[in-house]
Amino acid sequence: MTTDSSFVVSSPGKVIIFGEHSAVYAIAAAVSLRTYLLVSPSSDAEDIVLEFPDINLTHTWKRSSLPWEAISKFINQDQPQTTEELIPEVVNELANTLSDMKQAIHFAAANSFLYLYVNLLKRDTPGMRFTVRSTLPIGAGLGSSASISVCLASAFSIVGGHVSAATLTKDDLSTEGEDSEFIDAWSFMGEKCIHGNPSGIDNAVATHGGAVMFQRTQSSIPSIRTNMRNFPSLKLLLTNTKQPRRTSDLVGNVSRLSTEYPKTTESILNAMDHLTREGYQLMIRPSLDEKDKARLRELFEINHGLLVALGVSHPVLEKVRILTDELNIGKTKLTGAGGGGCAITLVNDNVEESLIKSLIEKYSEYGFETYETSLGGKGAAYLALTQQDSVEFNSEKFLELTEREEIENAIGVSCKDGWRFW
Ligand SMILES: Nc1ncnc2c1ncn2[C@@H]1O[C@H](COP(=O)(O)OP(=O)(O)OP(=O)(O)O)[C@@H](O)[C@H]1O
Ligand SMILES: C[C@@](O)(CCO)CC(=O)[O-]
Ligand SMILES: [Mg+2]
Repeated sequence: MTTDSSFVVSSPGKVIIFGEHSAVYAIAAAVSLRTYLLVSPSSDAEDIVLEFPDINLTHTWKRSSLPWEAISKFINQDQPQTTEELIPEVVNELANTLSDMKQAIHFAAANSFLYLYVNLLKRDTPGMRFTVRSTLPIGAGLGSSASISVCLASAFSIVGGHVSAATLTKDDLSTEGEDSEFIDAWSFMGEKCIHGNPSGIDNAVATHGGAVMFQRTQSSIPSIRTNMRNFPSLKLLLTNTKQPRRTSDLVGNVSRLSTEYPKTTESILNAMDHLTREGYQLMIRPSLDEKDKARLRELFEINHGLLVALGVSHPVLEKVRILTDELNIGKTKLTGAGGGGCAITLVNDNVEESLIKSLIEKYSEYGFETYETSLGGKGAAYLALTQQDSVEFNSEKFLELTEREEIENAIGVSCKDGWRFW
């Protein structure tokens, strides 16, 4: 890959259906909201330019200012190897170049960027411009951190020559080859930079797309992913409370509970594993009748209750749950790490559209937003830009787009031909 050509990579967010914070099992599906990363030449080949307007962060590093010498003995630049934990020496060296990132969300994103950059690219790689736009809400439970990590890992892997540009069309079934495993593994390292101790489910879905039953194993053994090809088409309402929170804080709090009340916390996590497996057994049926859906709704209710017990709900999430209960619209659980962000409601059969409309009106009184999204779509994707495309679609134009529709119409995976998948 030459560094004077431009390209875009993209990856979806996810919704966890069952088992967030789980010790072992969780089920998640890709959503149609996605992150897009445009890689274009930098005006000065010395400059590595990061543009993350979703979090108001722009930064330029001189290539020579990165601590290549100091980290060289800790990493293998010819054949990058992921590690169980982030390499502390590399993290420490990079922290020096991040000292002007005062906000935690800036530090997390830039740290993930640099950690992947120095592992996957070399000192002599000409500087480029990396411009990210997401149609996902950031820090709201829909896997924005994994989605950006997959974009960065796949872009750096292409430029570094570690993977080939994707070739599958949207109608091909994914082959889940070495390249997508490489991207998945490195995006997991990016997730670790953003939230410490991730399970890997978010980056797995953001890389491979579709829907999975995910089984976390002991850290040295790879997790087990079971694709759910017949993922049922469920009527789900996705509501963003807009209450900000950080996954790292919530995950940290659950691990504190595990230390302070080991048996109690373990029992809650075990219960969550059992219910996730019960949900899985229901969801893999060839078709779901009303009774099955009623059971899934009950499992939503139990799952949310267990998450409340783990201390990861929030009064605004309870408001969403209470409103859907009061109007008898369906059963609601938080999704993602909780503490704010999004909730999903599994809607009862035969609910009148007018009732849903009145719920959404009520939501807007509280400042909540609902999303329309389909589940189980494609994972990581690649779009080569021709010379002509690059003139029509450069980073300035990318940065000017404001609404989700504008981004999707200009570049969207489901709107523009030419996208390829791994
Ligand atoms: N488009 C983006 N641009 C820049 N940084 C981003 C972007 N998307 C995610 N991030 C980084 O990821 C962080 C949010 O990750 P976090 O794990 O807290 O939430 P989430 O991934 O949206 O939700 P969840 O982990 O519960 O699914 C942001 O603070 C930022 O550091
Ligand atoms: C809270 C959590 O279960 C999901 C965050 O989307 C953490 C993880 O599995 O990485
Ligand atoms: Mg996250």
